[in-house]
Formats: sequence, structure tokens, C-alpha cells
Amino acid sequence: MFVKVCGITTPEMLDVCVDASVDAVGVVFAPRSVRYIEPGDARMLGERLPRSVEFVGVFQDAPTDTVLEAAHVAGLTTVQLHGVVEPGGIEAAEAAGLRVIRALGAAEYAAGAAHDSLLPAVRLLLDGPDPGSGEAADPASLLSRPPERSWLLAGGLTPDNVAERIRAYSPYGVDVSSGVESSRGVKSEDLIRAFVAAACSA
Ligand SMILES: O=C(O)c1ccccc1NCC(=O)[C@H](O)[C@H](O)COP(=O)(O)O
Repeated sequence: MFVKVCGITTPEMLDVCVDASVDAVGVVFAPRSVRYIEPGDARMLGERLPRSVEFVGVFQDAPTDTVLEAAHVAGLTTVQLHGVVEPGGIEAAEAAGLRVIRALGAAEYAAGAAHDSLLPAVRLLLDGPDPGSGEAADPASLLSRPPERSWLLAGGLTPDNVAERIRAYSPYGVDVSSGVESSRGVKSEDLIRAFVAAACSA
């Protein structure tokens, strides 16, 4: 099971993620987020990561130039694109050597949104209606149109529900932020370790 922990802002919690053997760590560049981090500060976090761990920058409605500039400054391996993506934005990120995760609300995906922008190498992340809020992805949508490509489940996952949801929906990976926080925007070492253990035991 591929496990990504998103919204990391401190070296201490980044080190916990690495020690817990996560596959990817996310930093948030959406300015509205309580987890927002400057690309230059993110770089200092990314430099602590072993090469085996993906370093993912999360963007929402961001112009392609902004994505590429932040990815360069922060030293990202991967960009996770929520909301509006400019035409050619995914191709431009791939041409810059970045891996791409396209994030869509599960209901949006089931309704057919953005299917034409999903290039073969793009991983899909199906999320709740308000990314990073702890709200679950719509169960009916996840069951009505399960993606044929590799996809990640996100939205409202916690150490207590992640194993059950993996069994219900069969994603190749899971992504969490709110469910491993002791208060909004503040990550908890115990919850991160419990989440990874639960996901990997499913
Ligand atoms: O984390 C945010 O504040 C955020 C803001 C804007 C776009 C995306 C954002 N986060 C994305 C994620 O952390 C994950 O992909 C996922 O939505 C986590 O959801 P949850 O575990 O329900 O917090």
C-alpha cells in the first residue's frame, strides 16, 4: 500500500513520516491553507528526505508558471494539482521531469470531469469535496465509477477507518492530512504512526 502524508510543515514531523516508512510526503502551496509553506522553506524539509520518498507539492487553481517555479525552488519530485489546471499544464510538468498526481473530488470524477486531461503517467487522487478539510470522498461515487488506472484515496481518512476503506474501494494508495492532526494544521506523531500501521495492515 502506497501511503502519503500531506501538509507537513516541520522537520520533526517529516522525520516521523520517514521513520514510519511513508512513500510520499506532501507540502501545501495553496495560499488559503493553514498548512501553507513557502517554497524556500519547503526545500529545507525536502533536503531531509531519502531519495526513495516522493516529495509532493500540493497546488490549487495554480497557473502552470507558479507550479513550475515552486517545484524548482522547493526541489519537488511530484506535483499534486487540485482545481483548475491550465491547458498543457500537466504536459509542462511532465516535461520538467515532475511526476503528476491529478486530484479530483470523487463526485466530480464520477460525473466525468477532467478525464481528457489524464495522461497515461498521471496518477489520480480521488478526494472529498473540500480538499484538506477532513471531509470524506463520496462513497457512492467511488463505487459507481472506480478508476481503471492507479489511484489514491483521500478525504476524511483516519487511523480508525483507513483499513476498512481500503478494503471497500481497493485504491493502490491512500493520502491523509486532517486525520493525523491533533488540532487543525498540527500533525501528531502518534496518529501518523497509527495511520501508517493501519494502512499497511489492510
Ligand atoms: O491541506 C490543505 O489545506 C489543502 C488546501 C488546498 C488544496 C489541497 C489541500 N490539501 C490536500 C491534501 O492534504 C490531501 O490531498 C487530502 O485532501 C487530504 O484530505 P484530509 O485528510 O481529509 O484532510
